[in-house]
Amino acid sequence: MANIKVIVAGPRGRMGFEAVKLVHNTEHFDLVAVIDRKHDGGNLSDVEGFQGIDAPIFSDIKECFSKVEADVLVDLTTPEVGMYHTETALQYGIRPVVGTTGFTKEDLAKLDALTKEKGLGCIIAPNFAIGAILMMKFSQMAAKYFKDVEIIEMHHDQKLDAPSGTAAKTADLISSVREAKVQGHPSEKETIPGARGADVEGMRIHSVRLPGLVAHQQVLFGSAGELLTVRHDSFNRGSFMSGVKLSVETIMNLDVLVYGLENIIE
Ligand SMILES: NC(=O)C1=CN([C@@H]2O[C@H](COP(=O)(O)OP(=O)(O)OC[C@H]3O[C@@H](n4cnc5c(N)ncnc54)[C@H](O)[C@@H]3O)[C@@H](O)[C@H]2O)C=CC1
Ligand SMILES: O=C(O)C1=N[C@H](C(=O)O)C[C@H](O)C1
Repeated sequence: MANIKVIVAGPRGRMGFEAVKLVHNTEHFDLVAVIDRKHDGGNLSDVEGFQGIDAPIFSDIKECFSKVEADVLVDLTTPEVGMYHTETALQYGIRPVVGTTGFTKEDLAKLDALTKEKGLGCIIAPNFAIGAILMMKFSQMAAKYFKDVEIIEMHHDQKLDAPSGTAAKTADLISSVREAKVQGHPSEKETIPGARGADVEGMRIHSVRLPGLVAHQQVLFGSAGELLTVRHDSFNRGSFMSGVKLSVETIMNLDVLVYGLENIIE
């Protein structure tokens, strides 16, 4: 079988850097281009940290897709550009694997329609780490029995979006098995706005941002006389790479939108 031709958007970012190395080091993947805001027209091998990794650099995604033959776009950029890149890839017949977070429900609905129209797969993965996917699934299982839930997500202080994509996805999975419930005291009042966190159907999400952290989440389930805590920690960005690899391989056989890797892991 032919190698899978991959474009990475956001190569100089924390995640993009790891993804470029993964694609470069995987025998059946070819890194055919990168999309970067800087170094337009240059080659990645001339950029500090990427010596020996040959790939043309484009700043304009449409120019890149017009000039370079590719199967998959791996997007690891920002909430502002992630949606534009994803839609553009589908328009050009390229399958998007999207790690970028911050997509709204409206964005997902739009992408669902576009993948159907184009007959192309698209993976939106709020978290590529296998442990995080299990943490979300275990939380969904627990929510059948515990209706009172608080999600605490903790990330490095350079993160742009809050709550994290993982926390939003966790709330989404829990909502699918739990009826909306107002938690806490019915008369509770915040004396400092935001003290009780974001409200998703009565569930609370708290976002912690601190230097030194990578990506961590705990989901707390309380009931009379007991507390269940489901927790996951990513200590480095290598933890996400097996999920990126699986996504690039799997998307070649998909023709629908997949939101969350729990839908493709066996
Ligand atoms: N799904 C997952 O498992 C994970 C997802 N993420 C998400 O991935 C995204 C990136 O995270 P980090 O690498 O930590 O951020 P980062 O800030 O280190 O990297 C983002 C990169 O995108 C680049 N960029 C911005 N606009 C661009 C454009 N128009 N064209 C090309 N490149 C552009 C920036 O120059 C930067 O290098 C975030 O949305 C984050 O939430 C992060 C870790 C794991
Ligand atoms: O920005 C990050 O770092 C991460 N973002 C993703 C999210 O928003 O959930 C995945 C992981 O938590 C790391």
